[in-house]
Amino acid sequence: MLDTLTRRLAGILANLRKQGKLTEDDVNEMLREVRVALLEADVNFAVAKSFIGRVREKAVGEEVFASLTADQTIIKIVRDELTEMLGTEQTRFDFGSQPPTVVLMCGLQGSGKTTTTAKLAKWLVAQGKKPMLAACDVQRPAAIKQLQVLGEQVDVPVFAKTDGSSPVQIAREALERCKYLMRDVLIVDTAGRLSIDEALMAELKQIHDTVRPNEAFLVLDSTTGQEAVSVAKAFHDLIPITGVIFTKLDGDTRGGAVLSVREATGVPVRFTGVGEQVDALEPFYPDRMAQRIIGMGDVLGIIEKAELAFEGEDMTGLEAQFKRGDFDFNTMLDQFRMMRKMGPIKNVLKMIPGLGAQIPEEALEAIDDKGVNRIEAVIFSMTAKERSNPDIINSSRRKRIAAGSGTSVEEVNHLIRQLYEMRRNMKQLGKMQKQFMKKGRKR
Ligand SMILES: Nc1nc2c(ncn2[C@@H]2O[C@H](COP(=O)(O)OP(=O)(O)OP(=O)(O)O)[C@@H](O)[C@H]2O)c(=O)[nH]1
Repeated sequence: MLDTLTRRLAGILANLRKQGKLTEDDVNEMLREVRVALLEADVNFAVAKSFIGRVREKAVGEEVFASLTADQTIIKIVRDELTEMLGTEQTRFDFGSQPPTVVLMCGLQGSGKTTTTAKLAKWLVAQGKKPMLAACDVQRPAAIKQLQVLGEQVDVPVFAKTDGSSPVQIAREALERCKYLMRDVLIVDTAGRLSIDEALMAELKQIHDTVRPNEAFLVLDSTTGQEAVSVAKAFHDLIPITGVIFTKLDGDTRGGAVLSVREATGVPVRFTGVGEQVDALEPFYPDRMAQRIIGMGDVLGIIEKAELAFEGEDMTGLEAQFKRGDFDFNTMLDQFRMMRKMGPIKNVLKMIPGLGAQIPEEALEAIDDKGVNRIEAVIFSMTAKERSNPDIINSSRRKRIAAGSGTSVEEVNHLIRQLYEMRRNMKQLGKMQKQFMKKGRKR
């Protein structure tokens, strides 16, 4: 997800760190590179321009040039401005003052609207809600069946009618049924538009005015780039959209639309779809996304994934370990066990601070569960002492471990280096976060 941009920005900012004192020219050069990276990622031109302008202005205002911590201040400014561009704070779900909460789903055909409706229902169930779905897409008979199948998958009832009732009528009846059954959220799936078709748009407005939703979500396909931003403008002109859900962020996407939509339309991104399965939906946090894009990883995101995978288990130990950066091979084994539960390992690795942007893309692709089995074999061939204190693993021990695990000494060396590297990255991140917090408090 946004891998190319992350790699580029992390590289540019890492160069900045190496330079020591910075002149205004250094910063201008860096900003030029950032601008190119944003445009290459398909960020809207006006959005990129105003972003760069704001960063430059702040850098001048904070008199960073020639100061010893100029690099860190600039990175903080870039991070803060990216967060601002993405919407500053996570927008909370508006459940309204009394149930049922009504959520209207709209979008172009094929954007992933129906799948996302089911994903959202599953997410709401995890929040302790009792949702119900309304199938108002009568344009495409298969859409009703699709929603029913998905509803069954996530164990949520679906209200549907095939007697020629109009979508507005179905929506109205669904709301009544929802109240009667005391379900607390109604999610209304509407017909997908092929393009901004007037008749269908009028119908959408009518449904909107009938059910008066607390949340009106527009589902956008992130692979369509800036086109998605134009679609958002058109929908938002017609009905007040309260949030955008970008789908297919797991695919090969440059991500520019995700970065520009809030600033271009005022509508925040609320969720992202990261796969075809019904649980592949992630709430959107502007600050975490910004941190991730500049290569600082997403520790909170990892912890959240872990919490979901390990419902009820105490995760404070893991959080503290991440923060202190003091893990050994035992914790690495633990983490592999956890990562397996958290989804494809390469996705989790990408969220580790400093690591995601460093591992070449091909290498990440090659990291599959088989690769992890090999690493585990190496660790299993270590003694308990070696696992908890890798400093004692000298060359004869390395040979023994390689022979015992059926791997090579190079592989063992590589793994030991990786452990030290991860420790270093974690510590660095911990320090940077502390400094950022201190600076933030001073203001
Ligand atoms: N990879 C990936 N595929 C997705 C995601 N969300 C949806 N899809 C796929 O996109 C395709 C279209 O999804 P639908 O939910 O049928 O699209 P729709 O917008 O409801 O289409 P209409 O009902 O025609 O309006 C399906 O094959 C989905 O599996 C996602 O986040 N990632």
